[in-house]
Amino acid sequence: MSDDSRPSPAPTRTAAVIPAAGRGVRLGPGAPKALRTLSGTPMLIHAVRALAASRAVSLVVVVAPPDGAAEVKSLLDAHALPDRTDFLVVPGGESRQESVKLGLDALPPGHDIVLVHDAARPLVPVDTVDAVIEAVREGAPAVVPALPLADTVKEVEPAAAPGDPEPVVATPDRARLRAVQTPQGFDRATLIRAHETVTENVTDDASMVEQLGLTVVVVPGHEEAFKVTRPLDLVLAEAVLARRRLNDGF
Ligand SMILES: Nc1ccn([C@@H]2O[C@H](COP(=O)(O)OP(=O)(O)OP(=O)(O)O)[C@@H](O)[C@H]2O)c(=O)n1
Ligand SMILES: C[C@](O)(CO)[C@H](O)COP(=O)(O)O
Repeated sequence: MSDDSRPSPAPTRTAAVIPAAGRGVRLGPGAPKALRTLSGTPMLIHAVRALAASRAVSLVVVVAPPDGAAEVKSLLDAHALPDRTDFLVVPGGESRQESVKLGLDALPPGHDIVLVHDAARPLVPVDTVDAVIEAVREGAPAVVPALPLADTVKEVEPAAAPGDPEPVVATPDRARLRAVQTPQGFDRATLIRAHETVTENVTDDASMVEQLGLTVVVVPGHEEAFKVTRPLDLVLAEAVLARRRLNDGF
């Protein structure tokens, strides 16, 4: 059989799960974090657009605040989003991990690659999204974008009571440390197995895959993929959007 007569492999289809069900306690009082606005547009819509900007992403599953699924559906309907992308909204859970699991449970068959992306990282550039997808396509079961650290990090003995001093235990070699972002990308079956297997609460999905004994691959992250966590992050996000408007000439 000549090469030309071989059936071409089925194209890999990518879905994104966007956990957006957090309250945003560290941001202070107000609406759930994902529904707060940046330059007049809800943070969640920025995040959805950032993922849907990748031509590889054909489905986005938004995990809404538990009592906010109807509001999130209305927001998606009210904002311009690419026609090539399908959208689903499901209510989230008590923890990020539970919310991601609820998003995974809602995924229809037919998507071999799954991205998990925080709504709280609304400004991730599409090149970062595509780099994660590409690394999964090349065979990595799990991929995380990450950056080197700007600060020296100390390991401490946590204070026994509030206000107690925290003695330093160690200074890890910074050259071996990375600050991990999202979207994190996975072979779908691996991510589902990780969520079925790991029961302890963890802060990212890749660490669940590490617990399966599989290798997680790092690709370069991006400064603009920072997480909006505290009030000053809102100032930075507005500044990034203003710079983009300037660069786009409007
Ligand atoms: N029960 C939860 C908690 C968090 N998240 C989502 O997980 C992402 C990362 O979480 P984080 O930034 O910690 O958000 P919050 O939990 O909202 O923040 P905080 O801890 O300050 O309350 C966010 O997009 C958030 O909406 C979620 O879907 N479900
Ligand atoms: C997934 C994550 O954004 C990677 O940096 C991070 O772990 C989320 O942590 P948080 O405690 O929910 O902010």
